[in-house]
Amino acid sequence: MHTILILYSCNLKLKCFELLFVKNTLFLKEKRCSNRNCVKYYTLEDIRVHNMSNDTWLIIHDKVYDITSFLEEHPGGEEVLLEQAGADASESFEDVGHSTDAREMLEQYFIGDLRFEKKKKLNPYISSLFCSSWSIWLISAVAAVVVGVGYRYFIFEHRSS
Ligand code: HEM
Repeated sequence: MHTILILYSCNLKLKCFELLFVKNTLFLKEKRCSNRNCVKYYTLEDIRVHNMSNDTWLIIHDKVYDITSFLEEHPGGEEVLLEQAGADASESFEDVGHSTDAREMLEQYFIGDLRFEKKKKLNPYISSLFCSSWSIWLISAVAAVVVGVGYRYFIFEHRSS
């Protein structure tokens, strides 16, 4: 019984850390800066509109590239690139089996990282409920009482029948 409660409490704490981690690392970031270099984050919406031959962006492995100036130089032709313009081209890029040289070329067109968006908004009440330590203990205590009473009731019923 005690073990179940500990596991339950740990699970709640993990959920809490998970929520905080996701909130702080993946979502809502505009820029990531180190040594004066800032990396911009773009949403799928931002990227989608850059789908023309005079303005071509691609996503490859969660990184965003502005390949407008590369279209005419691409050994595989510009058509294949334009088909992927404004979208995630990771799969097609890998399907071709590009060389190491091709992968290194990517760097010069890098403009930022893909910004992960919240699939649905977390209810702030629920997230604050699960993320405050006193509520974790309160929920655990109530659960312990309910399970304890239920267990005693079950044993009592079992003995009397
Ligand atoms: C900005 C991203 C890209 C770069 C820097 C790039 C670079 C290159 C390079 C350097 C080559 C010559 C072969 C090699 O070294 O691997 C090549 C070939 C090719 N690429 Fe790309 N590529 C990019 C994106 C794509 C995408 C998204 C597609 C697919 C839709 C694609 C399709 C091809 C094809 C079909 C060839 C010809 C392969 C062959 O003739 O064997 N490339 N690319």
